[in-house]
Amino acid sequence: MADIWQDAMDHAVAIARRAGDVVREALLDDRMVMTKTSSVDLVTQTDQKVEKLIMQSVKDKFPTHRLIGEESVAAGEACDLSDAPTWIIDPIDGTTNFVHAFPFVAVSIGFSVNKQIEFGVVYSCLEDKMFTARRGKGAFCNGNVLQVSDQEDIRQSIIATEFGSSREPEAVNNIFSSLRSILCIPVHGVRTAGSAAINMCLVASGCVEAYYEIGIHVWDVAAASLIVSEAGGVLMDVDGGSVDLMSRRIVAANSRAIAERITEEIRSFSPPRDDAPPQH
Ligand SMILES: O=P([O-])([O-])O[C@@H]1[C@H](O)[C@H](O)[C@@H](O)[C@H](O)[C@H]1O
Ligand SMILES: [Mg+2]
Ligand SMILES: [Mg+2]
Repeated sequence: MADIWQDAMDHAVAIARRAGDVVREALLDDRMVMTKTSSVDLVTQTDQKVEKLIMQSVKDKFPTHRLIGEESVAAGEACDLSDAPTWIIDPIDGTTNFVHAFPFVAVSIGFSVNKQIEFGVVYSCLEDKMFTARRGKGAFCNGNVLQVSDQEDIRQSIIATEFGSSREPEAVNNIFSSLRSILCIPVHGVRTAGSAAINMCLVASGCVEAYYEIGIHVWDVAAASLIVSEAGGVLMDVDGGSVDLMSRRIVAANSRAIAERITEEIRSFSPPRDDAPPQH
């Protein structure tokens, strides 16, 4: 039977590639930096330009589909995930990397129907790696099948995480407390790529055993969550329950054993949900 979302997925791959061209060109000149929620939460005109490009192309081709985009939400749009077909877009995941030309910068496009991710596309545009997954049909990088690592011993593992965009002492203490506990299990190493989506693609590729973060948004992880699970990995909440893509908390790992071991060490907290009503 024909796949009813194949056309949409082909479009996502094509538009992610076009968006990647814009990002690569902009790296040569346009990197005027603005800030959002804090002095280290960065945005550029390229984030906004790429989001508009992707959104307009989806509206033209799939006028009934809904859209959630990082920069539209920052501009005041609602972040409601309904059962309708919905494109979940992070135009540049790794804006800080983009600003510094640190080479992990991704365009992330997830597509959800009935609140289930049907396909995910993460284009790591400076590495020219196109990560894709279709629900039930596996995960790929540039057409090659992805498979998570088979390491089940966290002491033989590399764990990825991020430091977030708050420099408030309490938030930093929480992050370092979890990081210290995990590092001292001990693990082989801890890495931060500077892009949630790329960290998760590294899990899917078998290069790191797990990634965790509190503070991510649905657009950071929607596409990559399917890439991880289709590569044989697991997703979990930081308290060990089922993952909720709106909760801003995630553990993505190669195995349940390593995901659970990480949840034992994390000092968890709950940032305001992505779908929380706006504060007045
Ligand atoms: O702002 P952005 O560059 O799209 O996305 C951010 C990056 O993925 C970063 O690595 C992660 O630590 C943040 O939580 C994300 O919000
Ligand atoms: Mg992002
Ligand atoms: Mg972004």
